Amino acid sequence: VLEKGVLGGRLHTLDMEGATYEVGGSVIHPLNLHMKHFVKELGLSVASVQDGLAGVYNGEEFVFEESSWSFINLLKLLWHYGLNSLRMSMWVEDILDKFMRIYRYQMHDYAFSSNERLLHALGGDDFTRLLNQTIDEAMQKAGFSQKFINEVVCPVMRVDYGQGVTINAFVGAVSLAGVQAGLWSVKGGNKLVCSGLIYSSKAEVIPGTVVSIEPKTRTRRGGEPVKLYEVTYNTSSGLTGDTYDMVLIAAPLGRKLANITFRNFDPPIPEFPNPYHQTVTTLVHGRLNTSFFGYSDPQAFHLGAIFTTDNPKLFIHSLSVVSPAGDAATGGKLPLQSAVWKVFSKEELTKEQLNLLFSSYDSVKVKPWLAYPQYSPPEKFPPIVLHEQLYYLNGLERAASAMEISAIAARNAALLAFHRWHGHSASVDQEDLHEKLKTEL
Ligand SMILES: Cc1cc2nc3c(=O)[nH]c(=O)nc-3n(C[C@H](O)[C@H](O)[C@H](O)COP(=O)(O)OP(=O)(O)OC[C@H]3O[C@@H](n4cnc5c(N)ncnc54)[C@H](O)[C@@H]3O)c2cc1C
Ligand SMILES: CC(C)=CCC/C(C)=C/CC/C(C)=C/CSC[C@H](N)C(=O)O
Repeated sequence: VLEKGVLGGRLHTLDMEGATYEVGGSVIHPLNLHMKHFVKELGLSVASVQDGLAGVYNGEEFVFEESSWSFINLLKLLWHYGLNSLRMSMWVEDILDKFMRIYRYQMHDYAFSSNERLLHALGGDDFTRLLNQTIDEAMQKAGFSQKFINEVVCPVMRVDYGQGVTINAFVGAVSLAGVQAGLWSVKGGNKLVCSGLIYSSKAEVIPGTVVSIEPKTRTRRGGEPVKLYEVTYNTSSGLTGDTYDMVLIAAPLGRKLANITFRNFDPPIPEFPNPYHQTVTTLVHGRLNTSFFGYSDPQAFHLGAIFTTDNPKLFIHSLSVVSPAGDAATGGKLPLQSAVWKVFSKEELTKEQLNLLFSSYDSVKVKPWLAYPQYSPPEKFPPIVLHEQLYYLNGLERAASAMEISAIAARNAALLAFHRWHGHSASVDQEDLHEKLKTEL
C-alpha cells in the first residue's frame, strides 16, 4: 500500500481543547454492513451520533426549528409540509432496499466490471434514472412540494455534500439516508478502521506519492514473457519504483487529486473529467453569536445544528455542536456555553465572518478538502478496469461518496481482480442476479 499522506485519507481527526474531533467522514448509517463488519472484526468500539436540535436558516430567519418533543415535531412537520416528510422516508427506504442487494451479491462473490453494471444490478433502470436527473427533478416528479424540497431536502444536501438540489438523485437519496436515525461513528476516530484493516491484512505500507504507472514486459527464467506494472513513487529519499502483477488505484484520479501519469499504455488511458468539490471544515471552540441568527436573547436559543437553504448571501453551509470522536453526544445540550462547533463552508472563513458567527472564541482549526465529486447529472462513470490488471475504485463516488461506497467499490474490485486472474467469468457481470439469488437461497 502506497500512501502519500496519513492513513485514513478523508477520514481524519483534529485535536481541540484536549479532545479529538472528526473533520472528514464522520457519520455511518446503521445499514452500512461493511463498515459494521469491519469494526466488529477489528474489535473497535462505536458510539451513536446524536445531534442537537436542528433548525433551518434561510439567511433572514429560521423556516423550521426542531423541538425537543417528538410529538410537537411531528405536528410541526405536518403543519409546514403536509405528508411530504413521511413520504420522503418511504422514498428513501425504497432506494435503500435496492441498494442493500449489493451485500447478497458480494457475499456470493459476484463482481461487476463497470460501475454502470454494478448500479444497474442493484436498482435496474430506476437507479439509472436517479443518476441521470437532479434530486430536485426526481422529487418533483415523485410529487414532493417545492417548499419541502427547498426547506428540508436542500439544507440536507448542503450539509452533506456542500451542493444544492442540482446533485444527482442517487447521491441525494444517500444524503437523506445520512440524516436518518441510528447513525454511529467509531470511538477514537473512523480512521481507525483504515489503519486496523491495513495492519490486520499484514500489508506493507510504503510512505510515498505515486507519480506514474507504466506497463512492462519482462522475461522469466524459462523464457516466457510476463506482464507487469512499473509504479514510480516519490519518497522522502527521492524517486523510486517497484513492479507489480496487479495494481488497484484507491484514490480519486485527476490532476488536482491523485495526479498519476499513465505512461506508454496502448491504447492510452484517457483522462476522465473528475472535478471535486471544495468543502472547508472549521472547528471553533467558542460562543455562538445568536443575534446573527435573529436571536437577540441567547437564553432563548436552543439549537445545536443550523442547516441552511440555498441563499447566495450565506457564507456557510451548516454549523453544529460536535462531541469528541466517538463520545456520547452532548450536541445541543450546551450550545450556548463554550462548545466546539463544526462549520462547513465552501471557502475558508475570514476573521470578519468568524466574528459574525461567534461572540467569542479561543481556538479555531481549519481543514480544507477536495471532498467529494462536483455532482452534475447525467453522471458519467470512469471505468473500473483501466488495463488488463489495473483497477480503479473511486469512480463509484460519482454515484455517491460515502465510506460504505468506498468499501463496496473496494470489495468489488478485489473480487473482480481475483475472478479475472483465475478466468472465473461466470462470477462477473451476471444478469438478473437479484432473481437468480432469490431462488438459490
Ligand atoms: C468533510 C467530509 C465529510 C464527510 N462526511 C462523511 C460522512 O459523514 N459519512 C460518510 O460515509 N462519508 C463522508 N464523507 C465521504 C468519505 O469520507 C469518503 O467518501 C471516503 O472516506 C473516501 O475514502 P477512499 O478511501 O475512497 O478515499 P480517500 O479517503 O481519499 O483515500 C485515498 C488515499 O489515497 C492517498 N493518495 C492519493 N493520491 C495518492 C498518490 N498519488 N500516491 C499515494 N497515495 C495517494 C490519499 O492520501 C488518501 O489517503 C465525507 C467526506 C468529507 C471530505
Ligand atoms: C451509502 C449509504 C446507503 C448510506 C450512507 C449515508 C451517509 C452516512 C451519508 C453521509 C454522507 C456525507 C458526505 C455526510 C457529510 S456531513 C456528516 C455530518 N452531518 C457532519 O456534520 O459531519
